[in-house]
Amino acid sequence: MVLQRIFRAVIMGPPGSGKGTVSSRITKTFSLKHISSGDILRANVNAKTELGLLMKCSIDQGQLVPDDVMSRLILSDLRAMDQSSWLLDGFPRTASQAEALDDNYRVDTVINLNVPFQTIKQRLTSRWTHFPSGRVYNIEFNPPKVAGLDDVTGEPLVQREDDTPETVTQRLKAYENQTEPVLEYYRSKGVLEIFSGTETNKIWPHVEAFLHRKLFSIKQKVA
Ligand SMILES: Nc1nc2c(ncn2[C@@H]2O[C@H](COP(=O)(O)OP(=O)(O)O)[C@@H](O)[C@H]2O)c(=O)[nH]1
Ligand SMILES: Nc1ncnc2c1ncn2[C@@H]1O[C@H](COP(=O)(O)OP(=O)(O)O)[C@@H](O)[C@H]1O
Repeated sequence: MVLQRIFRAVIMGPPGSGKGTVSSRITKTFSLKHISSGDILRANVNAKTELGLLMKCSIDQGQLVPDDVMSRLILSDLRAMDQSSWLLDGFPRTASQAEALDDNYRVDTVINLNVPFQTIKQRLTSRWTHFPSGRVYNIEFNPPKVAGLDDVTGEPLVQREDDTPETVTQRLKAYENQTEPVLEYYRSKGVLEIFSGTETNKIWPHVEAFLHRKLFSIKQKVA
């Protein structure tokens, strides 16, 4: 679907709730740019940039990186795409980040994937990632065509160092303490849409239908 005006969305949910998987379906169906805070951080860690080296320890321990670092990083990327519609994945993750975003952009909608923690723990230990693109696979759910290789580039897949059971527990704690309050922030602004379930394939049709309705109503208002 081609958009008539700039549309800005955020996708939220605990680690492993399917944000990356749903985001790639959204960007395939709608013309939105996908910005993933985790992919940006991992690219910095891999390239051993100063920022990457400083942040690696927090990421490996399942802790959030400092708000000011994260907000500056994402806002500077967003500034470079002022004329584009976008989908933010993994940011904001704290109330302070949500306020920093709000000071600069009006968010049209926030999609929250509400998936039980028990479901997530099993998924993350079998997640395989293609780092350069952020594409994710899962041994049971969406295995690559050739084991261990990315479908598009044929490059090797790796397991994230923070997808160990101990670090996943830490990340879920950080989510409960720091990110859940952001949902309330967006609920009070009237932009929060919650999608609950345990399977992405069942959640996705609802997200897709919601976005079609939302974008149609925006188009009507513009016309
Ligand atoms: N078993 C199963 N795995 C899924 C499902 N949806 C996504 N996954 C996998 O779960 C892992 C986490 O999904 P991802 O999109 O990376 O979640 P994110 O951390 O919220 O971005 C990945 O390995 C996905 O391939 C699902 O419905 N069932
Ligand atoms: N907005 C953010 N604020 C602080 N830290 C972040 C943010 N986004 C990502 N990170 C860091 O990167 C790690 C991986 O994030 P991400 O790839 O979004 O994974 P997931 O959603 O699976 O937890 C987080 O555990 C955290 O250390």
